[in-house]
Amino acid sequence: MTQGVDNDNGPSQKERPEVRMRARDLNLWYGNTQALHDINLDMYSREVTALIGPSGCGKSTFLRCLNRMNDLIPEVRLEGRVELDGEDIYDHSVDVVQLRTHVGMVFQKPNPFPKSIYENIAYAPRLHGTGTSRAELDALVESSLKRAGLWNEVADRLDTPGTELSGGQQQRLCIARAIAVNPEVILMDEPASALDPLATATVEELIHELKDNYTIVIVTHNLQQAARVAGYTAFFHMGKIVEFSDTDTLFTNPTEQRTEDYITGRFG
Ligand SMILES: Nc1ncnc2c1ncn2[C@@H]1O[C@H](COP(=O)(O)OP(=O)(O)OP(=O)(O)O)[C@@H](O)[C@H]1O
Repeated sequence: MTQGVDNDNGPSQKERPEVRMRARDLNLWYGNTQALHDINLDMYSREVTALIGPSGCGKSTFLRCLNRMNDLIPEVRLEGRVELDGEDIYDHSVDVVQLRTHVGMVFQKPNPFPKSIYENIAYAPRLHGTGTSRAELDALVESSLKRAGLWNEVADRLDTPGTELSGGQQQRLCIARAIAVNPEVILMDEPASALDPLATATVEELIHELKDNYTIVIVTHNLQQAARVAGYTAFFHMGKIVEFSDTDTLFTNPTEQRTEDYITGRFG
């Protein structure tokens, strides 16, 4: 079940899960410096895919390609395709704001809006017209907070500022905010690295539960975390994918020497 960089073996046809997002021959430059080289990666529906690799190898750059966050960085140039359900998200007809409702993002540092817990959830659905009446919004706030495992902790204080929650609660609030617009894919850039071990465990459990309904792509420095939460793992090195396979195979029986060196702590 291992996919090297130059082939497309992947999981066998019989057990191949449904592909939700796909990168094809993706290259990216910051000015004259190439940060991604010929990236080919399938990201499966209802699975967690972890992106691992040493600092500066291009994990976050690749993650940002998946909902066009790199568009915001000057001097970025990109070649190749990124598909969501077979459609190229870089096609000129794509509405980027709309795209980001399909492909949501959770960042390393929890970044709730400086608004109430309720408004953190209700803001985007109201903006996109998916919840208009107060009753609809109330129901959406409740279901999103429940899915993010936060409802029981905040149900009686929805009017307090999101920024007054603990770090772990803030991160779950940000996950609830991402869920509220009903995305198919959730991107997570080291979502637990700013959290203490207990809050990290709660967020990891949540990721595990969310996988039943979403496609999740997570950047993590924490190899144990990748092993715990991800069904599939891609190892990046120097802007390339060295190896991609199901997580068990990648950690126990990697094909590439560089993967083995990294997971056994010989570099990175
Ligand atoms: N905004 C930017 N402008 C110019 N170069 C950038 C920018 N962001 C990242 N880079 C460069 O692109 C390369 C990949 O960086 P990236 O942040 O994607 O790596 P990473 O694997 O996520 O690293 P880390 O694990 O340290 O977060 C690095 O050489 C980095 O210096």
